[in-house]
Amino acid sequence: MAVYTDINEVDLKDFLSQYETGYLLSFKGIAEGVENSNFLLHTTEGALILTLYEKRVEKNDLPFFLGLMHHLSDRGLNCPLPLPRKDGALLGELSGRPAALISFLEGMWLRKPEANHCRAVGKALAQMHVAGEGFEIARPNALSVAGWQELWQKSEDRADEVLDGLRPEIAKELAHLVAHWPQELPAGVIHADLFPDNVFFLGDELSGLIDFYFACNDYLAYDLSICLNAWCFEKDGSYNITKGQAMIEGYLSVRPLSEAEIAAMPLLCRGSALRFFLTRLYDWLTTPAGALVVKKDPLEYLKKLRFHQAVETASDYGWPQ
Ligand SMILES: Nc1ncnc2c1ncn2[C@@H]1O[C@H](COP(=O)(O)OP(=O)(O)O)[C@@H](O)[C@H]1O
Ligand SMILES: N[C@@H](CCOP(=O)(O)O)C(=O)O
Repeated sequence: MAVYTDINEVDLKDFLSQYETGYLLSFKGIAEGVENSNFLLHTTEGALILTLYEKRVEKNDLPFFLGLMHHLSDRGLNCPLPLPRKDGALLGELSGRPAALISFLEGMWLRKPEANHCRAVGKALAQMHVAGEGFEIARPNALSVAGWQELWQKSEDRADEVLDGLRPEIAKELAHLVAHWPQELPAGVIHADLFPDNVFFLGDELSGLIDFYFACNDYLAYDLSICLNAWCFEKDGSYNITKGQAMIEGYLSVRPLSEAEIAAMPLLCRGSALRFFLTRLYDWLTTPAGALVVKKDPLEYLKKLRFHQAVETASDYGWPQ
């Protein structure tokens, strides 16, 4: 459960008095998510999400995230919208944290996605990339190569506590990625965390994307590599090429990829696997026992990383020949 900061009814009612939201009927912490504290509110005007921004979210980045949701929604992408306060601000403060009220998006995330869902996600990702064009604020990816090196420096001394031999293995991989990371690929606004829990479906129809709090400017193909990692592996660690093919086809139905992007895909997949391995490893080693959050297993991403190390061309992911 991700509720790092508690709220009480008195402070919440005071916070809500700054909005045109009707009266509070009930609220409860949401038992999902990793980064922020989220609450589901019921008001006389309907359901709302209250988000309190926590440790990994920089307050200076909030205008990017909140503005991006408006930009994407204005261009037809289904995503939640931050509600303005009576004074027009999108951001307030509650229990000492920056806080926003976000519109409620109908739908559920899928515990067992199939290939048709992967196709829909590929398509929605490409639609997001197209819709992101023209967004006037830029945010470099804090979790690209330099960010990985910083995270690794904070974890490497204790890495072998998680698995024997992890320290040299990851050091070698990081050095490889630093030396070979692509220098010039088509870039734009990426979601950067489009995992199954951030995509809602109503039945088999994709109803929207949530959680833009890692969004940033980076290579568009890197975002696709994140989705291949997050959606196309089975629980036993095997890559499901049918899902990969469907996701790639869905993406290509909206936005073509250049030869350079396709050739870079194995390396991009290695990078995105390492990125999630490193944040998970850091959280694994530093989250205090008893914290109200479900820690995610870094070794799941080590297995994925090892798979990508053996991949030679994008056809191994299901790329059309
Ligand atoms: N706009 C929304 N509409 C409906 N549910 C939401 C919305 N935003 C968040 N949630 C719920 O809160 C959970 C955690 O949200 P998320 O943004 O993924 O948190 P975190 O940033 O902490 O990872 C989601 O899995 C979902 O159940
Ligand atoms: N998707 C990341 C963790 C971030 O969690 P989210 O709830 O913000 O999607 C991972 O799986 O490591």
